[in-house]
Amino acid sequence: MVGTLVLTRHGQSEWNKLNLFTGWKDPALTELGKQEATKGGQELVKGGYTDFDLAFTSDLSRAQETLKIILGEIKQEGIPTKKDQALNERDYGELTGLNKDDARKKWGEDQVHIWRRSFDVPPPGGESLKLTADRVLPYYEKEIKPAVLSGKKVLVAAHGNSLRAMIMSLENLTGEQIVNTELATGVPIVYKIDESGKVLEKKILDL
Ligand SMILES: O=C(O)[C@H](O)COP(=O)(O)O
Repeated sequence: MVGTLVLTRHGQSEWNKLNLFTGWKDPALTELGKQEATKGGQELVKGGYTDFDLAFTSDLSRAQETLKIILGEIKQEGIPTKKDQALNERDYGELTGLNKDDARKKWGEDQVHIWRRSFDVPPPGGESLKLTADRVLPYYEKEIKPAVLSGKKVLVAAHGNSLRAMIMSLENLTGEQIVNTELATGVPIVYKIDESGKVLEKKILDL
């Protein structure tokens, strides 16, 4: 049995466009974000990935909207979909709502980079990637992975850091290896996985 897991980061949000730390805030997609999601859906159609069994998304509208647009493109609006906070973006704590350049001016380039891209240093009052993984991975192990290992085709629309946590587990990467992996908005990443959890194939559908 070979299962399929497709991971997609949401399209550009209003706060991505304004260069603000977003975390658990809930801005909508921009027009560009909607186009990115549409393009992601079209890439899935081109690749023949139009028969998913179920879908997962976070509790935040940018991911939900992205999923809805993709499902519309692949004509699968009706499939069972689970929404859960566990798949939310990392909580950016006190940085939430601040402009990323202003934050660099206030705390310095190096400190802001540590908060954004170290594995286990949380921003003040927020979550590190490690803390994010600590709540994403139990959900992934319980809800998503068993479906994939049983041969199902599963689509996930979520966030840069919640997806990083899953990729870390899928590809057996260390925290240090995953932190600098950038995920493009709206670009589907396709994994073929056997029943033991081994990744047989990985494809990034970015043209
Ligand atoms: O929450 C945010 O601000 C972004 O979506 C992800 O931020 P990052 O690029 O700092 O990880």
